[in-house]
Amino acid sequence: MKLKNLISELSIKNNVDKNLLDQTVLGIAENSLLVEPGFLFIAVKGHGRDGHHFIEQAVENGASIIIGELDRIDVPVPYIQVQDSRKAVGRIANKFYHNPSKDKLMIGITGTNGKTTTSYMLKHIFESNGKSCAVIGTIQNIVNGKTIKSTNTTPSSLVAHQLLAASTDDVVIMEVSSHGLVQHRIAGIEFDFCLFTNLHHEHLDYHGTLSNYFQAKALLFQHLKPTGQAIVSTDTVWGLKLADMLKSKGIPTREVGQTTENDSQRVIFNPENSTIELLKEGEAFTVPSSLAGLHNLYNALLAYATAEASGINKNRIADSLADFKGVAGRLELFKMHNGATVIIDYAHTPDAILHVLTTAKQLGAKKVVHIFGFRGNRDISKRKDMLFVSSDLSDQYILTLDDLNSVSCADMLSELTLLNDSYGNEKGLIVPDRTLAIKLAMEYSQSNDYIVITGKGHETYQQPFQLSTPSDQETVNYILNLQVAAKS
Ligand SMILES: CC(=O)N[C@H]1[C@@H](OP(=O)(O)OP(=O)(O)OC[C@H]2O[C@@H](n3ccc(=O)[nH]c3=O)[C@H](O)[C@@H]2O)O[C@H](CO)[C@@H](O)[C@@H]1O[C@H](C)C(=O)N[C@@H](C)C(=O)N[C@H](CCC(=O)O)C(=O)O
Ligand SMILES: Nc1ncnc2c1ncn2[C@@H]1O[C@H](COP(=O)(O)OP(=O)(O)OP(=O)(O)O)[C@@H](O)[C@H]1O
Repeated sequence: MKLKNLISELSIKNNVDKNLLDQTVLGIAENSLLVEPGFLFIAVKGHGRDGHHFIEQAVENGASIIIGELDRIDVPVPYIQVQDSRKAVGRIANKFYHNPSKDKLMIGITGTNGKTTTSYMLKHIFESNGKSCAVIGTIQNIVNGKTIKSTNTTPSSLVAHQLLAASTDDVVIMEVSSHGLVQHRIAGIEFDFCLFTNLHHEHLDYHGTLSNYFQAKALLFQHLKPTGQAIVSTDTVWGLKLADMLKSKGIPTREVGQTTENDSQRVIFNPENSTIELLKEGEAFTVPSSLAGLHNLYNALLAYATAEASGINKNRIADSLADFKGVAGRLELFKMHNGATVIIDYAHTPDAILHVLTTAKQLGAKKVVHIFGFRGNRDISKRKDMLFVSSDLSDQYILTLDDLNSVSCADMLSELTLLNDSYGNEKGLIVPDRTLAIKLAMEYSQSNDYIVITGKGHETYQQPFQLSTPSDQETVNYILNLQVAAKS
């Protein structure tokens, strides 16, 4: 594609030679290692590194044009200066890949908890109703039925455009994180439906305040297509605030939740039997959810409302939700031979922990043992609240290691001890090795006990533990097998 077509929407700060505008660009890259001859390289100032430091390497790899934010650079290829390279990546990618979100049914989901679960509920509903569906999100990206590893919940705008351009799916569902929004990772992408799940204490290490975090989430709704609609779960103050904000701007907004009367529809959640009752004009309609927990009824309602707004028949949506198989690492149940149950869940916020522990009780737990830890280098201000919720709702909790990231094991162990001494209770125990914590809880379990392991969900361990199993799932399966072998 000709350079002039790629940069037509950028505000350029330096003089660009007219002859350059007709130069053909063979590809675009934001990482110098991925540059090939004839590529345009965009230097982005990152959090860890500065892409401007890699310009020379990009040129060595064949970059024929450089875009960046610096006043001047000393390289033998043309240079274009812009105000914000990250924004430029999205705009250029959108041109290069011919606005790939334009002709697809695009659904973007934001919120603290529930994005992944709601995505997979929707994927299942669409696929059960004859539509092919891509998902771009935390666990993996699925495009044209093929799985591609994902490194972020929301990929960079270049990768997002590449995935969208490759997709021949009817529907694309994207989980949109607050980091992704602030870092313009969806620049150039527009959605038919933008969904909001909820907002709770999370990521304050990055956003500073809940209010900034909310403003970041709200950015998603600037990406609606002109015919698009917002669908907002309004049972939380932040959901209500968002809906009011959107409506005041004239954005078509559908509110869903128990406290909202929308379309003169009343919603009643029944977590005891995992159903949602919709009462409209004197008629009742039941939406079943195959997943336990009040939080999953919220997710199911959002998925239901979105699928309905996209034109799928309500009975067919209900049938699809009834046979949804769930999501790896989210309320994943393992039955033990002694009648106890293990739950593996991705909860890593106080609110998510509250939901999963409450669900264990609803499922009939006689005793709840909660195993969890804290991620190194992530929001430390939520740790105290996570511990409060756990010590309040569990009969016993075991603090253990989660990903250390770059924090040392010794520092994390002192943090666990300090938190436990300050905010825990006598029901708490510290077992640093995660696999041994799980083994201990499983060995001491009795019939109808629930062992709830939170934090890692579907993910593999970052550091080695004593049992050489790579994830909570495999640790639990390994111990189950050991117990069977010991019996026979
Ligand atoms: C702090 C943060 O958000 N960092 C994200 C950010 O990285 P960055 O721009 O700071 O990149 P960098 O590594 O410093 O490099 C700067 C530039 O140099 C370039 N470079 C780098 C090396 C090289 O050899 N050559 C080169 O050109 C890079 O391509 C980049 O353009 O942009 C990258 C591309 O989009 C992200 O992959 C990266 O996510 C990191 C890995 C991360 O862990 N982010 C977390 C906090 C995050 O974003 N989480 C949310 C989910 C949150 C939730 O659970 O709700 C997510 O969406 O994943
Ligand atoms: N609607 C909800 N409200 C509160 N908690 C929820 C809700 N849905 C899921 N959870 C909890 O949050 C955890 C993560 O769920 P899910 O992966 O669906 O959310 P997410 O928004 O994609 O999370 P992340 O951004 O961390 O990937 C679940 O394991 C569960 O404990």
